[in-house]
Amino acid sequence: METAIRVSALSKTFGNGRKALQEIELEIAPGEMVALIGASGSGKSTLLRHLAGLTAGDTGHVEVHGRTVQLHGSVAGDIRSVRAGIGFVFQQFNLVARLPVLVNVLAGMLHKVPLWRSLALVFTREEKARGVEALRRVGIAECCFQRASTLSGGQQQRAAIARAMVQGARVILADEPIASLDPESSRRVMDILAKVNREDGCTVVVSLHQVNVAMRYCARTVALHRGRVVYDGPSSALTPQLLRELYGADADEILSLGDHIGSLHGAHRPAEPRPSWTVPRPAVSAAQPA
Ligand SMILES: Nc1ncnc2c1ncn2[C@@H]1O[C@H](COP(=O)(O)OP(=O)(O)OP(=O)(O)O)[C@@H](O)[C@H]1O
Repeated sequence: METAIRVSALSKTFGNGRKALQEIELEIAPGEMVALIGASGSGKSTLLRHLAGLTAGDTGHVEVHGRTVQLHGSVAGDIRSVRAGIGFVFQQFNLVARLPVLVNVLAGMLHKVPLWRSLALVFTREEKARGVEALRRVGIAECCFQRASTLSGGQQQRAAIARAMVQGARVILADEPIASLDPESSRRVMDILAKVNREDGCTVVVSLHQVNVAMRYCARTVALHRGRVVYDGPSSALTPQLLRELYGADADEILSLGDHIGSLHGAHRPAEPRPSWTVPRPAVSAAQPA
């Protein structure tokens, strides 16, 4: 089976002895939209950084669309070219504040333009038109000449998604993209991620604190607890009772933000799942030692 993302035996212990990832096994099919949930410190950001090859694990193998991102603790030598197919939307906004929004978006195609043009940030008319079109799709075309620093938090996240679009990313990794946003901005950002997934067939992995957002937007959820996958299956099966079984007292953190965007009207309903899993699989007991 073709996979967009394949992870096997990935573990990471930081210098302070913290086991951030423990024996992660994961397969994500092209076109899936997968939520990564877990309490603070469960390893969501660390896993996403390993998927992009921004951090090397101690052991294990990560592949994106058949290309090695990292193997046995070493990031691939051609990681820049592998990363060209991966869009990353960070929790902390990652635009160059002093540059116009359009230039930030066009930065997504720097890997495709000649060096002199990338250094001088010179883009052709056609490239600029693609950037404006991407901004139109995320609903902020009118902001294209504004400095990125003047955008609201939600608009900055939308610009980051537009950048991934012009990059031609086949996989988008979004690390808590709605963590700092109000409910309305959160809904917009999640709607846009769902749209890119649905219309462009882009595989999306989005880490979230709120289980209700995962259930609303993602057919599949992978739940982490203390660096381990404790659940990988349909989001619809994540009842409060199951979450309490998986997380114990930590379940409150995931459930407490219950209605962050869930009550808003018009939110996208997830598309029919194209799962690379077959049955709900609570992976291991949440009672594993950290
Ligand atoms: N560079 C680092 N050095 C040492 N420990 C780290 C480092 N990065 C992460 N950790 C630890 O690894 C664990 C997982 O952190 P991570 O940021 O991945 O969790 P998270 O689920 O994304 O949390 P949050 O929801 O708060 O962002 C935490 O215990 C964290 O303190």
